[in-house]
Amino acid sequence: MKRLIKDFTLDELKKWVEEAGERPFRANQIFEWLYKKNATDVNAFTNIPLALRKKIEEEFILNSLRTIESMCDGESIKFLFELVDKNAIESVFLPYSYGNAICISTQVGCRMNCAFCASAIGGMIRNLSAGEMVDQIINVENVTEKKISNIVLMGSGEPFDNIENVFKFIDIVNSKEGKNIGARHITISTVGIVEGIYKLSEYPKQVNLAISLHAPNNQLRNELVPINKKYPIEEVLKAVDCYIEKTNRRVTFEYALIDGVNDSDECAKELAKMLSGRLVHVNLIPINPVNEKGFKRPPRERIREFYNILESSGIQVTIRRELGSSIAAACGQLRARHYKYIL
Ligand SMILES: C[S@@+](CC[C@H](N)C(=O)[O-])C[C@H]1O[C@@H](n2cnc3c(N)ncnc32)[C@H](O)[C@@H]1O
Ligand code: SF4
Repeated sequence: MKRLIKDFTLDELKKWVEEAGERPFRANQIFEWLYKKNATDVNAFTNIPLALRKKIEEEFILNSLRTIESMCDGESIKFLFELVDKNAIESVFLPYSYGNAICISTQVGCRMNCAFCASAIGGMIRNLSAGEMVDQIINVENVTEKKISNIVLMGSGEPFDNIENVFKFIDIVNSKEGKNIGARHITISTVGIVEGIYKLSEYPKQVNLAISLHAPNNQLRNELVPINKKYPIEEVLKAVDCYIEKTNRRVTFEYALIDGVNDSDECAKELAKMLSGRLVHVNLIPINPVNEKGFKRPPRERIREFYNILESSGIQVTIRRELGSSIAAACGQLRARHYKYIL
């Protein structure tokens, strides 16, 4: 069976090239075609000997994705991609003033089953490989003809449930021979898998961390984020404190505001008390309604009041710019629609 060439780090590809009877520098040339020029056809590799090109073609898949659908809301573009095994995933292209970002998926589906998330509908199908994550960047760059400078792992899936492939992906996109995207421009968003947060604290690259919190106490969080029963808030905060101590990097807490569920003054005060004194930033996300989940976005004034309570308590806080909500940007929605989980 053919393997995906983008699952190989440079060292791994050098080994393969040597086994194929060529000198290791050929791997650097191949990397240049794949990551600097975004080539998806081996015939474009004009400085590679024909025999080696033929061998690459025989052994490797050069592009693991096919665009099924893309939707643009004037700013952001959402992509639905088909994988080689016919599963589908989503990625979102987000232009910001500081550069172009991409929100990538790390799994097909997700097993965490958060109450408001479309990614969980249909359950977890499988992990994505490192190369399938890299290919989301290559394909989005090729379609938009724009360079990506920032990556958020906030599409479908839980990155720390697929941590080895995620770290390999980061190695490839961060390497100067690969996409050369700085680690500080990469953010991992997690539901709070404590072992993953500790591993990230030890990880040599300065990758950003975002925690999907969504509730200021265990009782409410157990309902919204079921994995909280395994990793309660205190354990998550302990791991976050360790990450901050080791890296001295500010951590973002994502808080999806749901009308009448977690948007009260009491919730805001409890949240402020919990996070006070920590090197954190709270990102308030007005929930993207997912039809069959039945949650609604709070009124604008409620969001503003929640924000004010946090801000006046000295917490650094922002309300997320709602890029892409009109095209179902809450990841998993387009895929769910594709499979008719949501009509
Ligand atoms: C889809 S998750 C993927 C990353 C990781 N699994 C996590 O939970 O952080 C990325 C972010 O989207 C949020 N999210 C999921 N469904 C949403 C919705 N319907 N509206 C707004 N945000 C949502 C999640 O809570 C999380 O903060
Ligand atoms: S919010 Fe994150 S962890 Fe929860 S179901 Fe969605 S993708 Fe999975």
